[in-house]
Amino acid sequence: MKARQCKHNSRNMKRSGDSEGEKRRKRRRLLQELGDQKIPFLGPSDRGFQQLWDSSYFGLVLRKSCSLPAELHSRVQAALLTLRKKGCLLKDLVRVRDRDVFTAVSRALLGEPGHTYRYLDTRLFAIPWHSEDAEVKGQNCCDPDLRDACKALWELNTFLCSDVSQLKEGDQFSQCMKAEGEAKLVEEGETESKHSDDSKNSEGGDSESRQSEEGDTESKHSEEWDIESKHSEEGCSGSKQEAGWETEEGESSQVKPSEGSFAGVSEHSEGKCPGWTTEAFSGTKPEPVGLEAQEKPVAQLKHSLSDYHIQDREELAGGLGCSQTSPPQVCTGPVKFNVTLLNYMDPAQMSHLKEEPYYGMGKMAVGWHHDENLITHSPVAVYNYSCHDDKGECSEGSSVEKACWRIGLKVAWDIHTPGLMLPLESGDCYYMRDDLNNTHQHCVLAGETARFSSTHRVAECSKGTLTYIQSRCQEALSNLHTDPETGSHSLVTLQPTALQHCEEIHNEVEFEWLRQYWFQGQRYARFCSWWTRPMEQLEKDWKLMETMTMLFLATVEEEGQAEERRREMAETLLSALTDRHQQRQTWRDRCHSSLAQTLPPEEAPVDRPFWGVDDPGMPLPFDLADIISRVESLLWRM
Ligand SMILES: O=C(O)CCC(=O)C(=O)O
Ligand SMILES: [Fe+2]
Repeated sequence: MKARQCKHNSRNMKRSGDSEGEKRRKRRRLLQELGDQKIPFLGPSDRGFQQLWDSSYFGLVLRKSCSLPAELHSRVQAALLTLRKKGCLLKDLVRVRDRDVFTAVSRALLGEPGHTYRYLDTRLFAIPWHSEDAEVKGQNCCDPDLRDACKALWELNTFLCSDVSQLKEGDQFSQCMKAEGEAKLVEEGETESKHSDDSKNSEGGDSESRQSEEGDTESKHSEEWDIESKHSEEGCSGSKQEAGWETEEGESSQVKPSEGSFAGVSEHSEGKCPGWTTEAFSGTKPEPVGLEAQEKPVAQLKHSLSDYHIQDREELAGGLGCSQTSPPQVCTGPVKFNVTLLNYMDPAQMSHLKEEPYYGMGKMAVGWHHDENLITHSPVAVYNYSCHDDKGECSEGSSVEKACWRIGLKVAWDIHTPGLMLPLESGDCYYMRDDLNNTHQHCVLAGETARFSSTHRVAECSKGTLTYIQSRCQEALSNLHTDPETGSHSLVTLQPTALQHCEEIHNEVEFEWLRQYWFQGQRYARFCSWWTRPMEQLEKDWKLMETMTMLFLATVEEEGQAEERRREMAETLLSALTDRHQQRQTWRDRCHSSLAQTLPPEEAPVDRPFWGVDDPGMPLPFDLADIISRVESLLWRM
């Protein structure tokens, strides 16, 4: 068996979601309501900004850079520069509605050893962060510079976990710590005093009840706005649905790295979406509160129909092929971020960035989206590092505002509440707490300098850790008996449900792990060898599962079994093989797409496992078309 680099053109295999007609109707309705206006949005210099934040964006918290220890800043920033220098940050070749696109930002995933994070049909494998624990155990998977960099991000993670866990209800702005760690308010006046609440130790109880009261409103409200398809098929914890409406699909991404043209990409939320909204500002401008009360003209409207991509919701109760029955994981108690997705972009290197189409917020580095694949109600913490070029910090006032990086937020399914635009200075952090990620979408608006962000998340990992997939493999392989004398194989039970279970695991390890991993080329092994051995072992297990399928096929083709049972087995086998055949084709297409060809050899997708027709080491052919026809005709004859 050998790995093979791809050559063919792509073909669309993925099933489509809601009917196109339905999408069109929804889109028309949205556009009618919107008319030809841009929706207003408020930044810090606009009157009503604070009131809007309080009432419609209260899960958002800004932590000013001064509230993190200076030493942590310098370690984290050096770490990010190291990762860039080493070339660890790469654009992902993700898949959106049957299209391959490069993300506009370059990314890397760091996190708990063996964790993965899945977004846009792409599973990222975490470079383990090197906690003190791991150091004691003497992990030796990457070079010392990389190890130090990973450790710095782990330290940041530790800081953010405890910081986000101890926020109190209503906290929106940071508290600056003096060197001794004593707290001092940075933002004074109304904001803080209004929210000050002496019970420092809120665990979110109040906030939760407040959210769920309002939640009903949004879930009803959102019925008519249900748009968008899901991209992630990961996870089985409860229902998954998209909440929000988007422009041409969320995240800005490049079709060709060289040309910098964009296609849309969106991330999709995971977990329940009770949602909430406030009609406080429906159709009216908020009243001035606090800060400066400058009126800002509502941006002029200029959007075309094609800017809108209305999406349809899909609920995945139980997930795909999910055998787990555990209830949805909900984030309660102290927060433990298990991964951070690093983002990097230098706008000077980008020939084209898409304009934010609904509000006129400016150029987007990451389009409107919900973060997907997170534990329900878990917060997201983002560290912002914009590399300075002596232009100074962001200050209020519109021309400078465009020079700095900003976050845009909007209420999902809502064209009445103004958007919120939050400028970030280097070292600032922001948190999206409680249900904000589900009820709202966010985007990243590019400033002028190169910028990193480290986005700390509680990834929903029930099907996303190495330990998980290893134990699944063991489950499947427990149905394979090896004769200790001859080494020959046989199946322990021929129960159709047991066989089906094995075939599902076979597909899972092949498509969710092996092909996902190799599709990203040498990306992992180049910097860190942590995943190398485990992937080899998973491939060995998978190969034994090929033997199991071969034995299954032989049993089905054997004469002299009870007809009914044989039919049942044949049907089970046929469905597993058809799925496998299609998915292999999809992965071949992804590997061989014209975009994939633009990548340098060390990043180029590898179509692995792949083997030739007469590979003696492999029990079954790569191409399953013949076997599928054999089983089909067997069924016809029954
Ligand atoms: O860079 C940021 O501030 C956020 C990026 C983001 O939204 C994401 O990675 O999901
Ligand atoms: Fe995000």
